[in-house]
Amino acid sequence: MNRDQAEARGVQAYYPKDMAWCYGCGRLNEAGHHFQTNWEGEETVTTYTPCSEHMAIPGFVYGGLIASLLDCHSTGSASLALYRDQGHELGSDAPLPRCVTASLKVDYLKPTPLGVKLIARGKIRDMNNKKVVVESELYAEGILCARGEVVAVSMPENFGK
Ligand SMILES: CCCCCCCCCCCCCC(=O)SCCNC(=O)CCNC(=O)[C@H](O)C(C)(C)COP(=O)(O)OP(=O)(O)OC[C@H]1O[C@@H](n2cnc3c(N)ncnc32)[C@H](O)[C@@H]1OP(=O)(O)O
Repeated sequence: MNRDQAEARGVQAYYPKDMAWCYGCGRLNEAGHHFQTNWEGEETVTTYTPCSEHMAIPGFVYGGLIASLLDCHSTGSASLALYRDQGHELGSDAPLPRCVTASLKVDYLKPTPLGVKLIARGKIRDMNNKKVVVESELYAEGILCARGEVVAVSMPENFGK
């Protein structure tokens, strides 16, 4: 895959197979959302168009779906940020940093309409070599509907043990 293809596909296309099963962003999880996150300048962006089954109230998106989008958008953003900090961009051979969610906070500012493209835009607020704080805004038709703050942490070698 070349650099242009990498930019079209997002960081999740590069997660190794054993890390590609996340319900939100794992490309190998057939039932999942397949979120894809990439740089747009100094911001990170993930887009997704919810369908009718992602409903909370007729016409509006379920908050849990919004939280999922901001969650995977943020862990993907953290991986991209650590990778760039190490001097790499998608398309290079160096292994990607693996990040999991330590903390996820969402503020729901306005009802989010169903059936339109949602755009999550993230900024890296704080970072060291094993922790990244990502602040994001979620827009629908140009309206700011939610804000998220995620602390993403490098996945420990002994994760889950
Ligand atoms: C190759 C690429 C592939 C990547 C794929 C990845 C998976 C893909 C799937 C996508 C996944 C999608 C997403 C998912 O669904 S990920 C699934 C949901 N998340 C989890 O299951 C994580 C469970 N938790 C843990 O394993 C541990 O608690 C972790 C690893 C998170 C931290 O463990 P530990 O506590 O031992 O870490 P540390 O002591 O070294 O601290 C490090 C830094 O972190 C700061 N801190 C810690 N906790 C919190 C907190 N709650 N709030 C704020 N900050 C916190 C801490 O102060 C320190 O900061 P600093 O002192 O450095 O400033």
